[in-house]
Amino acid sequence: MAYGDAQLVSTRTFSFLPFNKAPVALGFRQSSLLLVNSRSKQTRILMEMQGNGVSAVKVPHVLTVAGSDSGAGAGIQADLKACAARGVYCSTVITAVTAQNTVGVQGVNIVPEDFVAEQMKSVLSDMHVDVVKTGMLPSIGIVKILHQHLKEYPVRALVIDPVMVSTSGDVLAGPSIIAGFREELLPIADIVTPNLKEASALLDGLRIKTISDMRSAAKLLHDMGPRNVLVKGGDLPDSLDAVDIFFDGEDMYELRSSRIKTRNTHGTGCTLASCIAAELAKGSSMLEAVKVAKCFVETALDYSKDILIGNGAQGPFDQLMRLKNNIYNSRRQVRFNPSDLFLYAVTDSGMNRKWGHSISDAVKAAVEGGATIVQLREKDIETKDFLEVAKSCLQICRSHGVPLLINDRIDVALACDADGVHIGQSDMPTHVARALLGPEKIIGVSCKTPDHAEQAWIAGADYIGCGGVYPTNTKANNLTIGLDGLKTVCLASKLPVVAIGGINASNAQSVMQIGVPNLKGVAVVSAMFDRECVFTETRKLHTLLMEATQAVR
Ligand SMILES: Cc1ncc(COP(=O)(O)OP(=O)(O)O)c(N)n1
Ligand SMILES: Cc1nc(C(=O)O)sc1CCOP(=O)(O)O
Ligand SMILES: [Mg+2]
Repeated sequence: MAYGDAQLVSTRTFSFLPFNKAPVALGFRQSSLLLVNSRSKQTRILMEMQGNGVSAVKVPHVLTVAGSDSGAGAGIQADLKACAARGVYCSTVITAVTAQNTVGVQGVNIVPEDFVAEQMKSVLSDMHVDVVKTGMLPSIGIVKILHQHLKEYPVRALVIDPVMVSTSGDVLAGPSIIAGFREELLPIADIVTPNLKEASALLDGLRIKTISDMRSAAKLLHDMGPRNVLVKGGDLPDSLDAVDIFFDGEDMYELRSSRIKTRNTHGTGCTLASCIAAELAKGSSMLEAVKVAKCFVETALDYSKDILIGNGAQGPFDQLMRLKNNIYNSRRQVRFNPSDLFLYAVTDSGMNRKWGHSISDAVKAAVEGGATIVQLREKDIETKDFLEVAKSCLQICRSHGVPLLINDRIDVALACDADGVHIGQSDMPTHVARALLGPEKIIGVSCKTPDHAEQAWIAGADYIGCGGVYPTNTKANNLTIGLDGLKTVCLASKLPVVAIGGINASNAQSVMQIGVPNLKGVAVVSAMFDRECVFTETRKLHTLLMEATQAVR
């Protein structure tokens, strides 16, 4: 049953059940019924809305009870970002405010216990929380307050990240907290996610140095009451992979992901636990939630491996996976400029192979020779390789202020944050591409008739490519429309036009001289890339086009 379905909401209350047996286990393990305990008011509101024909959408909700990290790499800030990235609402109870950066923790200010209690009551008495996730719990008093509130307001799952020491080695919760974890929280937890140091601290200093030690630790921790245990092996010496041990009381799983080489690992523990909580809130099983969370952290670390924030040893990473593409500090195409169509380079991997050019070297030569826009038209490349090539070409193009478009592959354009796409009549429909890419990306559409041009304009294209002006060997079975066909389409088009097909140094000037104002340039493949020196050929074409346009003026 889906979470968005308000009919799932039940008015049953479970407050009469002993806490450690009740809705946490029932709701999460045996039933997908949404438990609202004493908050029947919210249920009534949902039902009233439905009765009035208004659809009420229940949003998966995680409450994080943790400390604030001023550097925003870990703590509450990491939890908020992780939940946002996983599409889950996240409310917050702040237990401590830390002055913290990539160097370490400079100060900790613990929030008074009664005010922690007030925050908890505010959230839990009003909102339907699916999962509570804990991070920094700086005092035994706060642990007790949490326990009391969970008794009063049961939730479907409790995720305990037993934060004790920061990544920089600073103590965030004293040894007295260990008793709190053992006595109050582990017995009611659905999962506890210690790293090696935390597992060792919870187990009276047990030595954990190998995967076999991690397995033993997982069993011993399970004996303390949590339904599931995830011992994280990120700090395991001599391990090529990041190996975690997951134990559900019956089966033991060795979960592996590749170890990403990066300084930006601050906040991985908080993010992992929040992501587990978010997946549980959406209705996943525990093992599924753990696997998704592990994969999410690995991907986010990979995206963030080169970002530079702060001067300390351990930087934050990017849960929203946006910084890697340099979208904040690169000069990017804000709106399409038709004059960019002037000399349009379209790549062809066969030609680059023939001349021993890598795609990115060929693109660099074209851009340095004067190409004003580049389209990667790679028909015989694996998707994974296409993405890598696109990323490196994007860097080259961005550094020259030249837009980079991707031929046919909307997914690749989105994945590398290219400036746009070029699509044909049998590719993704233009209006769908526009919906997927949003208003700012450039969309070019191949058109051979006035009707195509009209449709492209209606569907939200930015320019049209019109051809084949001359016969071409580059595209099989391509219809040649000639200069007359080009002129007819240009006159009908409300969009700027770039001509394509068989255009080279000997005919480029004739194309530009047909005398229609919305013909903005020529697109070439072989005349640029089926040549030994891409730079020289591009420069030659650029000079010819400049001459032709000056002559027209
Ligand atoms: C600028 C430009 N114009 C036309 C095309 C051809 O696109 P399409 O018809 O989709 O054919 P393929 O290039 O995908 O084979 C183009 N790529 N660029
Ligand atoms: C990719 C493409 N599209 C065309 C169209 O008519 O839409 S012609 C073409 C190939 C253009 O290659 P060259 O510059 O080597 O002739
Ligand atoms: Mg196409």
